[in-house]
Amino acid sequence: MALVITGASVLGEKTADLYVDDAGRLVDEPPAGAQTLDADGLVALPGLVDLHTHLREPGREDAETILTGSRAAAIGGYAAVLAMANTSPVTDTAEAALRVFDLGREAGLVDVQPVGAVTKGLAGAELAELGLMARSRARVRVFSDDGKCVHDARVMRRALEYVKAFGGVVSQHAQDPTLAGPTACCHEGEISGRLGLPGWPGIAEEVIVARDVMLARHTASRVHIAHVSTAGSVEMVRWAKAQGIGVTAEVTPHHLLLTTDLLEGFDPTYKVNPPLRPAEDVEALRAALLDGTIDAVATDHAPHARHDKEHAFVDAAFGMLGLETALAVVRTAVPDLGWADVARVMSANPARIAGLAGHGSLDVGTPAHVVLVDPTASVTVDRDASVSLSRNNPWHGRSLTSRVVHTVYAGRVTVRDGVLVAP
Ligand SMILES: NC(=O)N[C@@H](CC(=O)O)C(=O)O
Ligand SMILES: [Zn+2]
Ligand SMILES: [Zn+2]
Repeated sequence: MALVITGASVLGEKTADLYVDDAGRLVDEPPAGAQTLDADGLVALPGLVDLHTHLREPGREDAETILTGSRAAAIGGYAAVLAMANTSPVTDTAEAALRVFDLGREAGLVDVQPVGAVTKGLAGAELAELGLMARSRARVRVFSDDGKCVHDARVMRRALEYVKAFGGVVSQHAQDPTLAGPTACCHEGEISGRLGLPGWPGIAEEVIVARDVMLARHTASRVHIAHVSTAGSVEMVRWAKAQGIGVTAEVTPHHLLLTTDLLEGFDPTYKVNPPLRPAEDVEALRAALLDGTIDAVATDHAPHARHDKEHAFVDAAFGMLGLETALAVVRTAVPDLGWADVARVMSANPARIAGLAGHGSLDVGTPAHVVLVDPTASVTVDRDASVSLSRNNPWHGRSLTSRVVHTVYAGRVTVRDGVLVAP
């Protein structure tokens, strides 16, 4: 059904109606027999693209499924999500990638683009079927062992060489396991010392970022740094970009707003990988997002069942929800980021990094993926209002600026007035 979106300010600038034809594409003439979507006073942005989502299917459907995660994405204003490979079984074959891709199609709320594992079983030793995943119908372009670091430099080098053949990219979870081992559970510093929690120092991230930008230079390939969390990593990425090295980086909403002192209460909701850092790091991440050193905001939406999260801090699972709140958190954390910049870091850049065609712009002729945002709303987050299956929501009770009102995916309204339209 054709659609006219009326009255929105496009990228926060001039007000214009947006026209969508029967085929779900943006067109420049009002289509006949169109439905109307009232967007008076709202800001229109291209549908958001998340480079880093954990959907937990297959294997942990008690925490999230491709359908429930797609719902959370639509509510958050997303039109595409990249589904991380650390499922059970791992997405390390073309067959596994196709299963995720097809379940995403069935859910029909966002494009679910599988991320392929770099190594078989995320074990860090043998490369997975990168080429077969890339050439499959799922067209995998992003490869990651996320949750684990590709620690072996030789394996990382080979992966970077391999993905060049099809314009792929390796997304690295930068955590040197010899500097931040399996028990490391919060930022190493004054607070971890006082609370007696094993620390995860910033240097464990920075040495991998430094190594990998050099490997990207050596191989003339592309590396993407997942969830950058320290000022030192930012410095390294800035330097590498100035050298013309093929590096891109993402930051999560939570690393833009939350700091390590939240751990004083030992609440495992705030346990995440990489850990929440001190205010100086948060400041550096905001500045890097504003100046373009950091290319993208990615949620690292990491749903966990209660029985995995509700433990003593050291034993609880790492990760927090993010899809439904990402845009509002970014607006709240970095109010200087204009709407065109939000579109760049949450849609255009992630689409480009992931090689996702048809996403990232509001150009005529592209599929109509549009999010309509109330720029002035102030919303108090209620974790029980979430459509995710999990409740590990670090924003519960917080007030955030701006609200996703409607989401349009391929010309179809998936969220209207903040409420999911079936399925
Ligand atoms: N971010 C997290 O704390 N957890 C992620 C893994 C990851 O992104 O490293 C997860 O899969 O739960
Ligand atoms: Zn990770
Ligand atoms: Zn992750």
